[in-house]
Amino acid sequence: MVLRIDSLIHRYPNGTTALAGVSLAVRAGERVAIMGPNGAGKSTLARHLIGIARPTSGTVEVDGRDATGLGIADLARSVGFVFQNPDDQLHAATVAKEVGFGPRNLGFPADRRTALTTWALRVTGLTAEADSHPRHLSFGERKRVALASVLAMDTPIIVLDEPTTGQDHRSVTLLEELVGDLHKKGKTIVAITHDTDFCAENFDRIVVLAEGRVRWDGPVERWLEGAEDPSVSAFEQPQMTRLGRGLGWPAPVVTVDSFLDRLTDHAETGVCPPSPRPLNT
Ligand SMILES: Nc1ncnc2c1ncn2[C@@H]1O[C@H](COP(=O)(O)OP(=O)(O)OP(=O)(O)O)[C@@H](O)[C@H]1O
Repeated sequence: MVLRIDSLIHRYPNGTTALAGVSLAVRAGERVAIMGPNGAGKSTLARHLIGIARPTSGTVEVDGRDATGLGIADLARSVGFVFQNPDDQLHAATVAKEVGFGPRNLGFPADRRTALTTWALRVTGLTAEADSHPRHLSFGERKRVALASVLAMDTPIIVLDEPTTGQDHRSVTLLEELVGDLHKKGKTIVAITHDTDFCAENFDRIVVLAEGRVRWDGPVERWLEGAEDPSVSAFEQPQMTRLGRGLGWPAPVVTVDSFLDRLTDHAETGVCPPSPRPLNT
C-alpha cells in the first residue's frame, strides 16, 4: 500500500472534530477520487499526507513510512500536493523558476531538473509562458503552473485539490490526458473533487467522506447503483448517468465510452432500450 490511514482522528484547537476515525488504504498506481460535501474533512485528510496537519490519534503511512515521524520536506519527496488555490503555492518571479524550484529543492542533478521542468511545462501547455510572471497569468493558467511545479518533483503520489475548478474545457481535457499518462507511468493519483464527470471519466475508485468519516468506498459504477443512498443523492450525477437514467436504462452508465457501448449493444441485439421516462417525472 502506498497510503495507509488507520483510525485517523483530527481535532482542531477550537474543538472541531474534522476527522472522526478515517481508515483508508490506497495501492500504488490507483486513481482515487475523494468526494464529500463541504466540511466533510477532505482537505484536512489531504493535509495529513503532506505533514501540514498531524493526527490527534491514529496513523498515517505514506510510501511505506510513518508520516507522523517525517517532516514536510521529507514527505515532499513522496507526495506532491496541488493546492485548490494556486496563490497558496506560487512564489517565484517566472513560471520556469516556479516549476524548477521543486526539483532544485529536492537536490536533483541539473540534467534531471532541466528534463523534468521542460516536460512539466510542455504537458501543462505552459512552454510559451516560461518567462512570464505567474501573477500576470489568469487563475486557470496559474492553476496549471501549480500543477506543473508539482509534476516536476516527480513524486510517486500526486494529490490534486479541486483540479477542475476555474478550468476551461481545453484545460480540463489536458488535465484528463495528463491523469491518464501519469497513471500509465504508475503514479498514484488522489483527487479531491466535486466534479462527478471528471471523477467518472478518469478515476477507478471513489471514496465519499461525510462528517469526518468514510461513507462509501468502491468503484464509481457501484456507487452510482445506489441512487437513493444519501452518499450518492447528495451529488449531481455524471451527465452520462443522468442521460442513461432518463432513457430508462436500469444499470447506470458512467462514461461517454460506456454510454456509446450500451447504445451499440442495443443496436446490435435489436433489443430496444426501455422508453424514455417523461421529462416531467
Ligand atoms: N484551521 C481550522 N480550524 C478549525 N476548524 C477547521 C479548520 N480547518 C477546517 N476546519 C473545520 O473542519 C471541518 C472539515 O473541514 P475541511 O476543510 O477539511 O473540509 P472539506 O471537506 O475539505 O470542505 P470543502 O469542500 O468546503 O473544502 C469543517 O467543519 C471545518 O470548518
